[in-house]
Amino acid sequence: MPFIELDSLEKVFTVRRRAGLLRREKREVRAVDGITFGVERGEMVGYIGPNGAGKSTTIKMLTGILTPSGGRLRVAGIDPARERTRLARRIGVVFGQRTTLWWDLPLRDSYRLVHRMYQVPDARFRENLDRCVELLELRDLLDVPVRQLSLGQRMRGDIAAALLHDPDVLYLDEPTIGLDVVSKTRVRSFLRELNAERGTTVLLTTHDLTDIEQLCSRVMVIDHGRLMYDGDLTGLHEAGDGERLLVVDLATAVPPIEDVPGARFVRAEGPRQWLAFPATASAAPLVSAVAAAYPLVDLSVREPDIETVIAKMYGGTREERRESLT
Ligand SMILES: Nc1ncnc2c1ncn2[C@@H]1O[C@H](COP(=O)(O)OP(=O)(O)OP(=O)(O)O)[C@@H](O)[C@H]1O
Repeated sequence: MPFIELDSLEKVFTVRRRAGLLRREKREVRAVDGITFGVERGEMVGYIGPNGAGKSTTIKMLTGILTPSGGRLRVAGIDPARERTRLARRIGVVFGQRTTLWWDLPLRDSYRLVHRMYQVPDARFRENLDRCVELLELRDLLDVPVRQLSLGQRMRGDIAAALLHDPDVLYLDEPTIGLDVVSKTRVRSFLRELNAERGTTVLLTTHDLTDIEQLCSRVMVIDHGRLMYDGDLTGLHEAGDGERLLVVDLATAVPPIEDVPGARFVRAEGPRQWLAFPATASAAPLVSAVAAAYPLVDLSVREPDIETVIAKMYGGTREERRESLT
């Protein structure tokens, strides 16, 4: 049996809205509309989709915060809505937009509270804390009140707090949102290590395809509360027929680079040029070809955004698709 198991899971919200001066009408929003999947222990899975697709609602049901309207759900053999407290010992949750830390307390005190709340054995707690402090580089931050931390520092602090009780499953909701490149890299490499060493099962929602590329061998796409894709990132790019961008910085401005096979010139701004290439292809041959013929100083590869990939996958823009569905 999979470690996380959803079978025809549904969540319907009833919303009231004004329909004229005095009249209000009820409307049903099917936020999660019959989702079925299983996640094995130790998998790292991306759970992506456009705004309002139903990702947060799914995560809230997985944590027991929301009760499903239909279908079946088990996490580590536990029914989340029925045994929320028992489940809490098995899971860790990080919401990128919101902190679970105590705003006015130094990180160290927040961690002490987690220690007591979850009754983690002392030796285990110290070991986990030391490890998080080292890998997430928190040593100099432990005595700083949370409200004084930068977003990236706070996020690292939040991730540590979610892991001090040794959860088997970690839900991450936009863990790299708003972080700079250095903080993103630090958070990603920590998650990779956590998964490799502890076998922690990770379910990650994100708008950043690079998170998925670097962390997840499997990605699920949800839209309008339904599962639209379940597979690897390459397959997603194939289905979306997407392109990635190679951004090259040259020593001087040169005419548009149009002679590199497999690349399409997009635009230039002084010594910087943007070249598009199929998302399923490797960037390495392009980089070598550019470096051989041009004075290459620096480069980066940009993933298409998730909205674009999904829109291409099902044809038309999101608005067009929405219209065709309603
Ligand atoms: N408490 C609620 N009451 C009514 N409708 C809700 C509630 N929570 C979510 N919804 C609706 O359910 C749908 C799915 O919302 P959800 O927050 O799960 O999407 P999401 O994929 O997490 O989006 P985002 O990327 O914007 O966070 C949306 O149409 C939203 O307006």
